[in-house]
Amino acid sequence: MILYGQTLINKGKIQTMENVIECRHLTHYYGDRCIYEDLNFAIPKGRIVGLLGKNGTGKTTTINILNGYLQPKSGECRMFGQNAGQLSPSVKQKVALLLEGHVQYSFMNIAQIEKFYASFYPLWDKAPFWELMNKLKIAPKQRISRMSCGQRSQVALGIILAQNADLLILDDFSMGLDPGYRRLFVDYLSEYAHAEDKTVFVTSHIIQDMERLIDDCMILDYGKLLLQQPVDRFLNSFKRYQMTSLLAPNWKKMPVVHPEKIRNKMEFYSDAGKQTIVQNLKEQGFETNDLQEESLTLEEAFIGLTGKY
Ligand SMILES: Nc1ncnc2c1ncn2[C@@H]1O[C@H](COP(=O)(O)OP(=O)(O)OP(=O)(O)O)[C@@H](O)[C@H]1O
Repeated sequence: MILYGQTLINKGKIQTMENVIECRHLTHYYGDRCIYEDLNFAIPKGRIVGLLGKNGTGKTTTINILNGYLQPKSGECRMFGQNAGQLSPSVKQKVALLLEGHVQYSFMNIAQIEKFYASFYPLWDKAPFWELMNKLKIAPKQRISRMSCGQRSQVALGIILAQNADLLILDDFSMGLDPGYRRLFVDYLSEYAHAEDKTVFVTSHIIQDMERLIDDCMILDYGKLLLQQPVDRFLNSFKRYQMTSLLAPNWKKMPVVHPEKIRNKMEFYSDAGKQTIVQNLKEQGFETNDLQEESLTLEEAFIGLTGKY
């Protein structure tokens, strides 16, 4: 089910994609504990890609490997064609990183922090920072140390955008933000990234935000990557099925996941299509005329694919 982002059909035209990130045969262990083995994925230029996974599946680990903070046990990660652990200063400038982000130097106010960070980034563009800050309705002279947790996160996101990097890596960007600001930021980031041809690699457990923001989803399970696909393709094929006839086929012979009896119904998930499922049941000697197919939100599809617990 994994799809590498080499080609994309956009308004009828096939585009060849240039990959900003490429990870091949990535394997990581902490001590003798395997986090994943042989992970392969690519992030094409100009796409907003969301990494989804339950707690502890290795999302932050992957981001730490990409940023050279962690050395994988084996395999290779390349960013802009260079080994992630040994990026040249010119490639480092192309990457903006938010790590469970809060702003340091919280004794400064917003205006001071903007000037301070500007001095480190040659491509600094203060416009997105101030556009976001103006929505906060906080005086430019207010100290960061006197802001709430969510307000500090907003400042951190403004600093990330102002770096004007080609690749933005945002680990858990929704930290402490209220629903209104999350919506504002998601819409702003989506608009900004597509207009400026930025590539975004993002994690968050708030999948409603991800559904609104991302073009492609990567779903990480314990030990392996389950899929990488455009979200619309995933949601067009991966469906929930229910039937009131409590049939007991050999589920292992069927292209379904997580079959479960819920009260007087059978429920399962599949990307095979209704006809194929009916055919599969028939081949096992079961007829059903009450099979219902249901379209899913990204959150429902994520839970359907990875299981509830
Ligand atoms: N430095 C470390 N040493 C040992 N184990 C670690 C270390 N860092 C993370 N782990 C373990 O590796 C696993 C993956 O952690 P990681 O932080 O990458 O997960 P995650 O997918 O980002 O989780 P979450 O969604 O909860 O933030 C977890 O079980 C965690 O306990």
